[in-house]
Amino acid sequence: MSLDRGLDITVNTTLGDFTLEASAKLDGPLSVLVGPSGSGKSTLLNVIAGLTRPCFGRVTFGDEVWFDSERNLFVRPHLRRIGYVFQEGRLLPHLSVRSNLKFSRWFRRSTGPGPRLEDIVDLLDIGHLLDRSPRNLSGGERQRCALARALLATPSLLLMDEPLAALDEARREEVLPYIETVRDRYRIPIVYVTHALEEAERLGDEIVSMRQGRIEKIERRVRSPQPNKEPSS
Ligand SMILES: Nc1ncnc2c1ncn2[C@@H]1O[C@H](COP(=O)(O)OP(=O)(O)OP(=O)(O)O)[C@@H](O)[C@H]1O
Repeated sequence: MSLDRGLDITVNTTLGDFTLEASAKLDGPLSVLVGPSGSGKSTLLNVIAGLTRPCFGRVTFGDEVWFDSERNLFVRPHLRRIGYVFQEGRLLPHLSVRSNLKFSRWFRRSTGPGPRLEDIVDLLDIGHLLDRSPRNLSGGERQRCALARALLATPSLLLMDEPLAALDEARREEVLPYIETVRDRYRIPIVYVTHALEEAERLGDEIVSMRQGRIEKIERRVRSPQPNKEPSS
């Protein structure tokens, strides 16, 4: 199953000694970027997000052109309607979880109604965490709240940069089913960066292997339906 909103990327950019020269069509719904440290995964994610402006090339998402060097066209990050989940969650520490979630809705760019706060809270089982400070959450709880915050901004595309890398095995196992539920229930394309091959194989509809700033191969996968994979907390 592929989405009608795919990413089409042909870019060349240099950061210091590093050159990213990447060309790919990502149809998802969940595309995983894998590769050794320094291969350019986060740089490619930043190019998609508009946080790095490439020297040359073109980036499109569905029928939207986000970057075209020939036309000197560059859509700024906040206009791309992208949700971002980072390794550390990056919730605002001086606000409660509830305020973090409400704050995120304020930045919505979609004209439609968007998901209801209660539905996202239920989906990610974070109702009991709403009045807490992000400082008092476990790593897994923090990432579930960060995912909720990203979804509430009604993104067209979700970028996840090593969201489980800072968690131990048990916490990773706690969060993975929620990511699977979001992948399967919300038809938002996701580009997901990880070092962990088993995570890539469990989550990915396509696995994009990077090495030295290039995309070596894209492997499309057919995921077999897994019984009892709803989150269990
Ligand atoms: N702003 C910058 N200036 C100079 N070099 C940079 C800049 N940003 C990234 N790099 C270099 O680009 C290369 C690719 O970095 P990137 O973070 O994209 O790799 P990665 O595959 O995500 O690595 P990791 O898995 O360790 O996070 C690295 O050598 C990095 O040092």
